[in-house]
Amino acid sequence: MNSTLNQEETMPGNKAGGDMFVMKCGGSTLAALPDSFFEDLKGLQEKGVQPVIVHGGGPAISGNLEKLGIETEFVNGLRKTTEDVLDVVEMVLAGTINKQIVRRIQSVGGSALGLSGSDGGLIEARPVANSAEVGWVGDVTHVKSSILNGVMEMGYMPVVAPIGVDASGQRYNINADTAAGAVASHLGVARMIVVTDVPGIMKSAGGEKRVLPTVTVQEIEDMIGTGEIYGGMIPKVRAAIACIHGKVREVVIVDGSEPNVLSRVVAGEVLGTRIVRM
Ligand SMILES: Nc1ncnc2c1ncn2[C@@H]1O[C@H](COP(=O)(O)OP(=O)(O)O)[C@@H](O)[C@H]1O
Ligand SMILES: CC(=O)N[C@@H](CCC(=O)OP(=O)(O)O)C(=O)O
Repeated sequence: MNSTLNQEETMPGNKAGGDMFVMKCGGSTLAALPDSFFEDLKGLQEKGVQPVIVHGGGPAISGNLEKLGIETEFVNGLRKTTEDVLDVVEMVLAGTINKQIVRRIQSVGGSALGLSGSDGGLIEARPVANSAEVGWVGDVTHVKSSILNGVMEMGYMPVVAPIGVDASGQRYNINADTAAGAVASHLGVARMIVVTDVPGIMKSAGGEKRVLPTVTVQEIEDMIGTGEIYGGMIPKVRAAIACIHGKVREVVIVDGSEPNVLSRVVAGEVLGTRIVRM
């Protein structure tokens, strides 16, 4: 039994659920996001709809590794993480990217506070099952939601870099979709919004690629099997499947370049692809 989780879930300050959502923002789209995206985030924060941001930064990590002459390789969507790679992952995610996002929110008048998952032991992790193959890659074992609630109570939007830590102080590289799903589950939000560079999960039909408005877990498994869902979409749908239990009702995958995409999803507009429980 995890006594920390139980304590946090019953804490009076824990706003679990309702007016909060987790937004995962991928490295594929971060640099291209317009100021209006951050204005939209700020508008939601002002209305009391609290966004909790978990970000990626895969392309920036790869770019920095290349500059440093460190080889990088992915195994089933996870970066093989040696000690040298881990140094760069932490530097880029918890440093460059995290601070860029915080500055962009602040530049439109919003209030944001950046955190790495290792700060305060926010994201507790353990080695993934195939760590012999992928190195220092982690799975999330716990998220200290009280830290995020505390940050929001102080009036800041939390911006979280997906680095995990274990009891011995070992750092782990965590896929950002996986980290976001775990944050959504532990906070008990109803919705996670995954912002990426495609308008949703696409499927070919009659020679045309269409966005699927809704998919079930079974349809996702079928599409992974046929290869219609591949690459970076796999960790997204896997994270979605893992978190749509308990309080999380839906995961919505949307394109970050769509105007006011977050407030439109929050308002209930049908946009992108919704992954729902069946
Ligand atoms: N069925 C699918 N529908 C849409 N995109 C897909 C699908 N299968 C795989 N993808 C790929 O997933 C990519 C998004 O994942 P990724 O590049 O890792 O983004 P992010 O950086 O936002 O995490 C898309 O650009 C697309 O190439
Ligand atoms: C273990 C693992 O693969 N970690 C990712 C973390 C960043 C990430 O997930 O970024 P995106 O959301 O932009 O893909 C990596 O090293 O690239």
